[in-house]
Amino acid sequence: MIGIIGGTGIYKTPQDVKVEKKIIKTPYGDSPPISIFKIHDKKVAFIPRHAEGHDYPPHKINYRANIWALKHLGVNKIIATNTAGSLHKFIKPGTIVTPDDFLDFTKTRIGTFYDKNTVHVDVTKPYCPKLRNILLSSGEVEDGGVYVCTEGPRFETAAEIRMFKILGGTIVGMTGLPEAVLARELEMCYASLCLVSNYAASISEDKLTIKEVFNVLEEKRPIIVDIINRSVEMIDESPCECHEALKGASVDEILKGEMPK
Ligand SMILES: CSC[C@H]1O[C@H](OP(=O)(O)O)[C@H](O)[C@@H]1O
Ligand code: HPA
Repeated sequence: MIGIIGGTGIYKTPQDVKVEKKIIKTPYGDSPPISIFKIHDKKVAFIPRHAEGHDYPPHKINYRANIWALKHLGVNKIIATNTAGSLHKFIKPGTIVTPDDFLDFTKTRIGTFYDKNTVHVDVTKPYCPKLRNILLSSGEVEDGGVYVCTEGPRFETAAEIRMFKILGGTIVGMTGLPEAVLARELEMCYASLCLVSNYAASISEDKLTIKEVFNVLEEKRPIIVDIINRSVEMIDESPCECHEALKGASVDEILKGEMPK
């Protein structure tokens, strides 16, 4: 099954499909309602990360429940949508990017499923290269970039943006982490379709408002939906390195010969 995590402005399933809604009980609390439907004869599970009314701010999203629920439903490949601010004048609002790396500046979020055993997953390439290639094949998506994740919910200061640029950041958002890492910890492919919705603080000459984010999203939604639709058509069930992410990651594997539960 294919998972889609909808970010800002991507709250609803296509109108012409039959949808079954499920709430999954997880060890981290109930998941939000997940819509399950079929397109291109493939089963898709859709969660709007902030819920339909954008009720959950970035620091209150139950990332573990969302990812665990998708895994429980049989999802093995996830396309996530994000909006983000651009750290560079040459990356204009309206650009769609699939990042290939991240810098994690979140502070209060639980970033792992493994509290009872010690598991260190490899995230040298945190976003699935195969899934990224599928997104790129649309011809509408820029290849690569470093997604900086802040805690939010406030936007960034000018000094923070200067620092992120020095560190090699490309775009900045508040929701990409720990989502990407949790997917890797449950051996699912994960790639992000990031819409640049604004210039980041101080790169923009104006005060940042969420109105501009929603305006750009509104304008680009049809393209984003089309890229997702075409990508779902292309995704196959072939195995991927992401599906073996726990091999060589667990201390128990070395000491007791056990894979993580
Ligand atoms: C509404 S602007 C800030 C908001 O947008 C981004 O969310 P998402 O990645 O889910 O589109 C950002 O991370 C903030 O949560
Ligand atoms: O400029 C931004 N900063 C952080 N998160 C964001 N999400 C959209 N734009 C931004």
